Amino acid sequence: MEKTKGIVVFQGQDISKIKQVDGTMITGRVSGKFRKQVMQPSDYPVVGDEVVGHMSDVDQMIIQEVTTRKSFLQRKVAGNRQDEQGIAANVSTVFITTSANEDFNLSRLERFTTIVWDSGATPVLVLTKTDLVSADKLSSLVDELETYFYGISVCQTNCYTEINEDLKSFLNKGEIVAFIGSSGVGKSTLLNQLLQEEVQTTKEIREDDARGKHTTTSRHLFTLPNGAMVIDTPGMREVGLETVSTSAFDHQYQVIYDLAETCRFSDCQHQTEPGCGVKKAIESGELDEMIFKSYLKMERELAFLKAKEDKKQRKIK
Ligand SMILES: Nc1nc2c(ncn2[C@@H]2O[C@H](COP(=O)(O)OP(=O)(O)OP(=O)(O)O)[C@@H](O)[C@H]2O)c(=O)[nH]1
Ligand SMILES: [Zn+2]
Repeated sequence: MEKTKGIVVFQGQDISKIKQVDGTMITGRVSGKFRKQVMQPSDYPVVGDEVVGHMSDVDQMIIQEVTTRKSFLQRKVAGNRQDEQGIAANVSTVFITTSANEDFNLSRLERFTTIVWDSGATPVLVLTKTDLVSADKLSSLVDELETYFYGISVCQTNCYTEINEDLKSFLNKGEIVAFIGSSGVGKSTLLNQLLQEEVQTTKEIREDDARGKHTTTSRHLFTLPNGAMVIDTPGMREVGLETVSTSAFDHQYQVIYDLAETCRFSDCQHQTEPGCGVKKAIESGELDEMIFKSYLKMERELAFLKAKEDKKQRKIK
Protein backbone atom coordinates (compact mmCIF):
# COMPACT_ATOMS: atom_id res chain seq x y z
CA MET A 1 0.00 0.00 0.00
CA GLU A 2 1.17 3.46 -0.90
CA LYS A 3 0.68 5.92 1.97
CA THR A 4 -0.99 9.16 1.01
CA LYS A 5 -0.19 12.41 2.75
CA GLY A 6 -3.71 13.47 3.43
CA ILE A 7 -7.34 12.69 3.20
CA VAL A 8 -9.83 13.14 0.44
CA VAL A 9 -13.48 13.47 1.18
CA PHE A 10 -15.99 13.09 -1.55
CA GLN A 11 -19.50 12.14 -2.38
CA GLY A 12 -20.51 8.53 -2.51
CA GLN A 13 -21.41 8.60 -6.18
CA ASP A 14 -17.81 9.20 -7.22
CA ILE A 15 -16.80 5.86 -5.91
CA SER A 16 -18.17 2.48 -6.81
CA LYS A 17 -17.80 -1.11 -5.71
CA ILE A 18 -17.52 -0.15 -2.07
CA LYS A 19 -16.74 -3.15 0.08
CA GLN A 20 -16.44 -3.56 3.80
CA VAL A 21 -13.05 -5.07 4.51
CA ASP A 22 -12.38 -4.98 8.19
CA GLY A 23 -14.35 -3.29 10.97
CA THR A 24 -15.02 0.20 9.72
CA MET A 25 -12.50 -0.07 6.88
CA ILE A 26 -13.85 -0.02 3.35
CA THR A 27 -12.38 -0.15 -0.12
CA GLY A 28 -13.76 1.33 -3.32
CA ARG A 29 -12.98 2.16 -6.90
CA VAL A 30 -12.77 5.80 -7.96
CA SER A 31 -15.30 6.27 -10.75
CA GLY A 32 -15.70 10.00 -11.14
CA LYS A 33 -14.40 13.41 -10.20
CA PHE A 34 -14.66 14.41 -6.62
CA ARG A 35 -15.01 17.72 -4.97
CA LYS A 36 -12.66 18.30 -2.10
CA GLN A 37 -8.99 17.71 -1.98
CA VAL A 38 -6.25 18.12 0.56
CA MET A 39 -3.75 15.66 -0.85
CA GLN A 40 -0.63 16.41 -2.78
CA PRO A 41 -1.25 16.26 -6.54
CA SER A 42 0.99 13.22 -6.93
CA ASP A 43 -1.04 11.28 -4.41
CA TYR A 44 -4.36 12.48 -5.64
CA PRO A 45 -6.60 9.57 -6.55
CA VAL A 46 -7.67 9.43 -10.18
CA VAL A 47 -10.34 7.48 -12.01
CA GLY A 48 -9.61 3.77 -11.75
CA ASP A 49 -7.78 3.99 -8.46
CA GLU A 50 -8.54 1.54 -5.74
CA VAL A 51 -8.73 3.33 -2.44
CA VAL A 52 -8.99 2.37 1.20
CA GLY A 53 -10.67 4.39 3.90
CA HIS A 54 -13.83 4.66 5.91
CA MET A 55 -17.29 6.14 5.64
CA SER A 56 -17.72 9.39 7.51
CA ASP A 57 -21.27 9.96 6.55
CA VAL A 58 -23.79 8.19 4.40
CA ASP A 59 -22.45 9.73 1.23
CA GLN A 60 -18.86 10.51 2.06
CA MET A 61 -15.80 8.36 2.12
CA ILE A 62 -12.59 9.40 3.77
CA ILE A 63 -9.72 8.01 1.76
CA GLN A 64 -6.67 7.05 3.71
CA GLU A 65 -4.71 5.16 1.13
CA VAL A 66 -4.42 4.78 -2.58
CA THR A 67 -3.63 1.16 -3.39
CA THR A 68 -0.45 0.65 -5.39
CA ARG A 69 -1.22 1.22 -9.05
CA LYS A 70 -0.79 -1.44 -11.71
CA SER A 71 -0.54 1.30 -14.32
CA PHE A 72 -0.79 5.06 -14.37
CA LEU A 73 -1.56 7.27 -17.33
CA GLN A 74 -0.50 10.84 -16.94
CA ARG A 75 -0.01 13.92 -19.00
CA LYS A 76 2.98 16.16 -18.86
CA VAL A 77 1.91 19.62 -17.83
CA ALA A 78 2.84 22.27 -20.36
CA GLY A 79 5.49 24.78 -19.46
CA ASN A 80 8.25 24.47 -16.91
CA ARG A 81 6.35 22.69 -14.21
CA GLN A 82 7.79 19.31 -13.44
CA ASP A 83 4.62 17.74 -12.15
CA GLU A 84 2.48 15.50 -14.22
CA GLN A 85 -1.23 15.27 -14.16
CA GLY A 86 -2.75 11.89 -13.49
CA ILE A 87 -5.51 10.79 -15.80
CA ALA A 88 -6.34 7.18 -15.08
CA ALA A 89 -5.01 4.35 -12.97
CA ASN A 90 -5.02 0.57 -13.19
CA VAL A 91 -5.88 0.44 -16.86
CA SER A 92 -4.90 -2.97 -18.30
CA THR A 93 -5.48 -2.33 -21.99
CA VAL A 94 -5.60 0.89 -23.95
CA PHE A 95 -7.33 0.70 -27.32
CA ILE A 96 -5.52 3.04 -29.65
CA THR A 97 -8.19 3.82 -32.20
CA THR A 98 -7.64 4.98 -35.74
CA SER A 99 -10.13 5.00 -38.58
CA ALA A 100 -9.57 2.94 -41.68
CA ASN A 101 -10.89 5.56 -44.05
CA GLU A 102 -8.85 8.64 -43.24
CA ASP A 103 -6.04 10.21 -41.32
CA PHE A 104 -3.96 7.10 -40.97
CA ASN A 105 -0.76 8.33 -39.38
CA LEU A 106 1.85 5.84 -38.19
CA SER A 107 3.97 8.35 -36.30
CA ARG A 108 1.00 9.60 -34.33
CA LEU A 109 0.03 6.01 -33.53
CA GLU A 110 3.58 5.39 -32.43
CA ARG A 111 3.38 8.31 -30.03
CA PHE A 112 0.23 6.79 -28.57
CA THR A 113 1.87 3.38 -28.16
CA THR A 114 4.82 4.98 -26.37
CA ILE A 115 2.53 6.77 -23.94
CA VAL A 116 0.66 3.54 -23.23
CA TRP A 117 3.80 1.42 -22.71
CA ASP A 118 5.15 4.15 -20.39
CA SER A 119 2.01 3.95 -18.28
CA GLY A 120 2.38 0.23 -17.66
CA ALA A 121 -0.75 -0.69 -19.66
CA THR A 122 -0.78 -2.74 -22.86
CA PRO A 123 -1.59 -1.01 -26.15
CA VAL A 124 -3.95 -2.61 -28.67
CA LEU A 125 -4.49 -1.02 -32.07
CA VAL A 126 -8.10 -0.77 -33.19
CA LEU A 127 -8.89 0.00 -36.79
CA THR A 128 -12.40 1.51 -36.87
CA LYS A 129 -14.90 2.21 -39.66
CA THR A 130 -13.78 -0.80 -41.67
CA ASP A 131 -17.06 -0.62 -43.60
CA LEU A 132 -15.76 2.45 -45.42
CA VAL A 133 -12.83 0.79 -47.20
CA SER A 134 -12.49 -2.11 -49.62
CA ALA A 135 -11.35 -5.53 -48.41
CA ASP A 136 -8.02 -5.04 -50.21
CA LYS A 137 -7.41 -1.67 -48.63
CA LEU A 138 -8.32 -3.09 -45.24
CA SER A 139 -5.92 -5.98 -45.45
CA SER A 140 -3.10 -3.70 -46.58
CA LEU A 141 -3.76 -1.38 -43.61
CA VAL A 142 -3.73 -4.32 -41.22
CA ASP A 143 -0.48 -5.56 -42.78
CA GLU A 144 1.06 -2.14 -42.41
CA LEU A 145 0.09 -1.92 -38.75
CA GLU A 146 1.23 -5.45 -37.95
CA THR A 147 4.59 -4.83 -39.58
CA TYR A 148 5.22 -1.40 -38.10
CA PHE A 149 3.96 -2.32 -34.63
CA TYR A 150 5.30 -5.83 -34.43
CA GLY A 151 3.97 -7.56 -31.31
CA ILE A 152 1.00 -5.28 -30.77
CA SER A 153 -2.44 -6.77 -31.44
CA VAL A 154 -4.50 -5.22 -34.22
CA CYS A 155 -8.31 -5.44 -34.07
CA GLN A 156 -10.86 -4.34 -36.62
CA THR A 157 -14.29 -2.91 -35.96
CA ASN A 158 -17.20 -1.06 -37.46
CA CYS A 159 -20.50 0.01 -36.03
CA TYR A 160 -22.60 -2.15 -38.35
CA THR A 161 -21.36 -5.54 -37.27
CA GLU A 162 -21.01 -7.25 -33.92
CA ILE A 163 -17.86 -6.50 -31.98
CA ASN A 164 -15.41 -9.20 -32.98
CA GLU A 165 -13.87 -11.80 -30.73
CA ASP A 166 -10.34 -10.34 -31.03
CA LEU A 167 -11.49 -7.16 -29.40
CA LYS A 168 -13.69 -8.92 -26.87
CA SER A 169 -10.73 -10.99 -25.69
CA PHE A 170 -9.36 -7.85 -24.02
CA LEU A 171 -12.51 -7.28 -22.01
CA ASN A 172 -12.10 -9.31 -18.88
CA LYS A 173 -13.98 -9.16 -15.61
CA GLY A 174 -12.25 -6.88 -13.12
CA GLU A 175 -9.92 -5.38 -15.73
CA ILE A 176 -10.06 -1.82 -16.99
CA VAL A 177 -9.82 -0.75 -20.63
CA ALA A 178 -9.64 2.77 -22.05
CA PHE A 179 -9.60 4.46 -25.45
CA ILE A 180 -7.31 7.01 -27.00
CA GLY A 181 -7.25 8.32 -30.52
CA SER A 182 -7.94 11.43 -32.52
CA SER A 183 -11.30 13.11 -32.50
CA GLY A 184 -13.92 11.54 -34.72
CA VAL A 185 -12.36 8.12 -35.20
CA GLY A 186 -15.33 6.48 -33.49
CA LYS A 187 -14.40 6.02 -29.83
CA SER A 188 -17.84 6.96 -28.49
CA THR A 189 -19.53 4.77 -31.06
CA LEU A 190 -17.45 1.78 -30.04
CA LEU A 191 -17.94 2.50 -26.36
CA ASN A 192 -21.69 2.69 -26.89
CA GLN A 193 -21.56 -0.60 -28.74
CA LEU A 194 -19.71 -2.16 -25.83
CA LEU A 195 -22.16 -0.81 -23.34
CA GLN A 196 -25.12 -1.51 -25.60
CA GLU A 197 -26.65 1.82 -24.70
CA GLU A 198 -26.24 5.49 -25.38
CA VAL A 199 -23.58 6.42 -22.89
CA GLN A 200 -22.56 9.80 -24.15
CA THR A 201 -26.03 11.19 -23.76
CA THR A 202 -26.54 9.58 -20.39
CA LYS A 203 -23.11 10.39 -19.05
CA GLU A 204 -24.49 13.10 -16.84
CA ILE A 205 -26.29 10.84 -14.46
CA ARG A 206 -28.90 12.23 -12.15
CA GLU A 207 -28.97 10.39 -8.92
CA ASP A 208 -30.63 10.74 -5.60
CA ASP A 209 -28.05 11.28 -2.96
CA ALA A 210 -28.58 10.06 0.56
CA ARG A 211 -30.64 13.10 1.44
CA GLY A 212 -33.04 12.41 -1.38
CA LYS A 213 -31.74 15.41 -3.32
CA HIS A 214 -31.07 15.21 -7.06
CA THR A 215 -27.44 15.72 -7.90
CA THR A 216 -25.80 15.53 -11.28
CA THR A 217 -22.59 13.64 -11.46
CA SER A 218 -20.23 12.84 -14.23
CA ARG A 219 -19.23 9.22 -14.30
CA HIS A 220 -16.05 8.24 -16.01
CA LEU A 221 -15.81 4.57 -15.18
CA PHE A 222 -18.40 2.25 -16.62
CA THR A 223 -18.90 -1.41 -15.98
CA LEU A 224 -19.67 -3.57 -18.99
CA PRO A 225 -22.24 -6.37 -18.81
CA ASN A 226 -19.45 -8.95 -18.46
CA GLY A 227 -17.80 -7.16 -15.52
CA ALA A 228 -14.96 -5.49 -17.44
CA MET A 229 -14.65 -1.76 -16.83
CA VAL A 230 -14.15 1.11 -19.26
CA ILE A 231 -12.65 4.47 -18.44
CA ASP A 232 -13.75 7.36 -20.60
CA THR A 233 -12.63 10.83 -19.56
CA PRO A 234 -11.90 13.80 -21.81
CA GLY A 235 -8.38 13.81 -20.35
CA MET A 236 -7.90 10.23 -21.42
CA ARG A 237 -8.99 10.92 -24.98
CA GLU A 238 -6.68 13.86 -25.33
CA VAL A 239 -3.63 12.37 -23.69
CA GLY A 240 -1.57 11.94 -26.83
CA LEU A 241 -2.48 15.28 -28.27
CA GLU A 242 -1.79 17.27 -25.12
CA THR A 243 1.83 16.27 -25.16
CA VAL A 244 2.28 17.18 -28.80
CA SER A 245 0.74 20.57 -28.13
CA THR A 246 3.97 21.45 -26.36
CA SER A 247 7.45 20.41 -27.32
CA ALA A 248 7.05 17.44 -29.65
CA PHE A 249 4.53 19.27 -31.76
CA ASP A 250 6.75 22.33 -32.06
CA HIS A 251 9.74 20.22 -32.90
CA GLN A 252 7.98 18.23 -35.59
CA TYR A 253 6.74 21.31 -37.39
CA GLN A 254 9.69 23.59 -36.81
CA VAL A 255 10.38 23.56 -40.55
CA ILE A 256 6.97 25.06 -41.17
CA TYR A 257 7.41 27.70 -38.49
CA ASP A 258 10.75 28.65 -40.05
CA LEU A 259 9.23 28.90 -43.51
CA ALA A 260 6.32 30.96 -42.14
CA GLU A 261 8.87 33.59 -41.14
CA THR A 262 9.37 34.25 -44.85
CA CYS A 263 5.65 34.77 -45.58
CA ARG A 264 4.68 38.30 -46.64
CA PHE A 265 1.97 38.54 -43.96
CA SER A 266 2.81 37.80 -40.36
CA ASP A 267 -0.62 36.23 -39.81
CA CYS A 268 -0.44 34.16 -42.99
CA GLN A 269 -2.55 30.99 -42.83
CA HIS A 270 -0.65 29.52 -45.80
CA GLN A 271 -3.81 29.09 -47.81
CA THR A 272 -4.37 31.54 -50.63
CA GLU A 273 -2.38 34.53 -49.39
CA PRO A 274 0.09 36.06 -51.84
CA GLY A 275 3.78 35.81 -51.01
CA CYS A 276 3.38 32.69 -48.85
CA GLY A 277 6.75 31.11 -48.06
CA VAL A 278 5.21 27.79 -47.04
CA LYS A 279 3.28 27.36 -50.29
CA LYS A 280 6.38 28.35 -52.23
CA ALA A 281 8.41 25.68 -50.45
CA ILE A 282 5.79 23.05 -51.26
CA GLU A 283 5.80 24.05 -54.92
CA SER A 284 9.58 23.88 -55.12
CA GLY A 285 9.60 20.52 -53.37
CA GLU A 286 11.54 21.84 -50.38
CA LEU A 287 8.63 20.95 -48.09
CA ASP A 288 6.72 17.68 -48.38
CA GLU A 289 3.05 18.46 -48.83
CA MET A 290 2.13 15.52 -46.56
CA ILE A 291 3.94 17.18 -43.66
CA PHE A 292 2.05 20.39 -44.30
CA LYS A 293 -1.27 18.53 -44.44
CA SER A 294 -0.61 16.71 -41.20
CA TYR A 295 0.40 20.05 -39.66
CA LEU A 296 -2.93 21.60 -40.68
CA LYS A 297 -4.82 18.61 -39.33
CA MET A 298 -2.98 18.80 -36.00
CA GLU A 299 -3.58 22.53 -35.76
CA ARG A 300 -7.30 22.00 -36.30
CA GLU A 301 -7.39 19.25 -33.74
CA LEU A 302 -5.56 21.30 -31.15
CA ALA A 303 -7.78 24.31 -31.83
CA PHE A 304 -10.78 22.04 -31.38
CA LEU A 305 -9.48 20.70 -28.08
CA LYS A 306 -8.72 24.19 -26.90
CA ALA A 307 -12.20 25.42 -27.79
CA LYS A 308 -13.67 22.47 -25.89
CA GLU A 309 -11.46 23.22 -22.89
CA ASP A 310 -12.37 26.93 -22.98
CA LYS A 311 -16.03 26.05 -23.03
CA LYS A 312 -15.55 23.80 -20.03
CA GLN A 313 -13.68 26.55 -18.19
CA ARG A 314 -16.48 29.00 -18.88
CA LYS A 315 -18.98 26.52 -17.47
CA ILE A 316 -16.96 26.09 -14.28
CA LYS A 317 -16.77 29.86 -13.66
N1 LIG B 1 -19.28 4.43 -41.46
C1 LIG B 1 -18.96 4.40 -40.15
N2 LIG B 1 -19.07 5.53 -39.40
C2 LIG B 1 -18.75 5.47 -38.11
C3 LIG B 1 -18.29 4.27 -37.50
N3 LIG B 1 -18.02 4.52 -36.20
C4 LIG B 1 -18.30 5.82 -36.01
N4 LIG B 1 -18.73 6.41 -37.13
C5 LIG B 1 -19.14 7.82 -37.30
O1 LIG B 1 -18.02 8.66 -37.11
C6 LIG B 1 -18.40 9.86 -36.43
C7 LIG B 1 -17.52 10.09 -35.21
O2 LIG B 1 -17.75 9.04 -34.28
P1 LIG B 1 -17.54 9.22 -32.70
O3 LIG B 1 -17.81 7.92 -32.09
O4 LIG B 1 -18.33 10.37 -32.20
O5 LIG B 1 -15.99 9.60 -32.63
P2 LIG B 1 -15.09 9.87 -31.33
O6 LIG B 1 -13.79 9.22 -31.59
O7 LIG B 1 -15.80 9.47 -30.11
O8 LIG B 1 -14.92 11.44 -31.37
P3 LIG B 1 -14.60 12.42 -30.11
O9 LIG B 1 -15.79 12.35 -29.20
O10 LIG B 1 -14.46 13.76 -30.78
O11 LIG B 1 -13.33 11.94 -29.48
C8 LIG B 1 -19.87 9.73 -36.13
O12 LIG B 1 -20.59 10.43 -37.10
C9 LIG B 1 -20.12 8.24 -36.22
O13 LIG B 1 -21.44 7.96 -36.61
C10 LIG B 1 -18.19 3.08 -38.33
O14 LIG B 1 -17.80 2.00 -37.91
N5 LIG B 1 -18.53 3.22 -39.64
ZN1 LIG C 1 2.21 31.54 -45.52
